[in-house]
Amino acid sequence: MKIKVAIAGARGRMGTTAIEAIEEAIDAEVVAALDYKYGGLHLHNSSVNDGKHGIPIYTSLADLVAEHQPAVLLDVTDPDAVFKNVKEALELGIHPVVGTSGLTKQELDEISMMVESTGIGGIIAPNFSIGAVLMMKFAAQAARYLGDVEILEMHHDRKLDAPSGTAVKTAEMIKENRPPHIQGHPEEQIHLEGARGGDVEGMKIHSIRLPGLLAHQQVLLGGEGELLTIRHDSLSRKSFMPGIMMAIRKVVGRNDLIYGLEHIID
Ligand SMILES: NC(=O)C1=CN([C@@H]2O[C@H](COP(=O)(O)OP(=O)(O)OC[C@H]3O[C@@H](n4cnc5c(N)ncnc54)[C@H](OP(=O)(O)O)[C@@H]3O)[C@@H](O)[C@H]2O)C=CC1
Ligand SMILES: O=C(O)C1=N[C@H](C(=O)O)C[C@H](O)C1
Repeated sequence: MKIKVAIAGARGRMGTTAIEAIEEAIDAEVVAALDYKYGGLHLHNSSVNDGKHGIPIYTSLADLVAEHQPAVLLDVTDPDAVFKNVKEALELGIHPVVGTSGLTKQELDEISMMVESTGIGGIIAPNFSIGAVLMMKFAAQAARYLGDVEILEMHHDRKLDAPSGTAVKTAEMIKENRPPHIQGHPEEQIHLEGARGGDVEGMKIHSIRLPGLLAHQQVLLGGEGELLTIRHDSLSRKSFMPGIMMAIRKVVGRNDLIYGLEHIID
């Protein structure tokens, strides 16, 4: 039996690529799209039609679930939409797989509590690319030895949130391996607001947004007389698809919350 997947954000860049990847898989299928508009219409080749071609669109997850019984809701929407979708999915007994970035710490905590109380497992992956997950793991490992770190994340200029979910997760992983401390000159003077980027326990995060970029990150780790740079580039949204398929396949057997693909990579 194929795993039935509903997608929120199906009209978007990630949603479009994910539909192709899921439809190519022999063990999964897209049964419906959750949207905030176009209810009752259909989505085919990333355009909406009223002729019943493609995937049916729903504006209510309860109605979608009643008609199609998906096992998984893949959310690739935006920071304002994701939390409500995940909460509703858990209430309805659907496993959420979340790629959307921008969830706050408080929202993550609430989702974690809901997973515990419902026993419906979920996966939140700040980055689905295997290479990006390795970059984060290697950076966290290296920070044990080179504890002064700056993260430079670079994305396309259609991205809504900053810093990226990947940069936030990288900083969280690095935090586990180094004590908080001031970096740079202790009497540093900032003459232009934001010049030193965001601060996580002394670690700096810098966000670049430009047309021409897709998703890239460099972690720079400095030591006396040396610099280690760990860099990852996603050059196509296809880079996220193996991770999405892995999450869809693994989430159906889980009753806990996984935050980060590094916990399920074999
Ligand atoms: N974890 C990972 O590996 C990756 C995560 N991402 C994240 O995925 C998210 C989507 O990225 P991307 O595809 O580039 O963005 P897009 O803007 O291309 O797609 C988002 C889509 O979601 C739609 N949408 C907004 N609100 C809702 C809602 N309430 N219900 C259903 N659909 C909604 C938008 O509609 P409309 O156009 O009408 O606003 C849009 O079509 C971002 O948060 C991004 O950071 C991206 C790449 C990889
Ligand atoms: O918006 C994007 O494109 C991406 N968002 C995710 C993030 O915020 O880290 C993952 C990847 O970097 C692409």
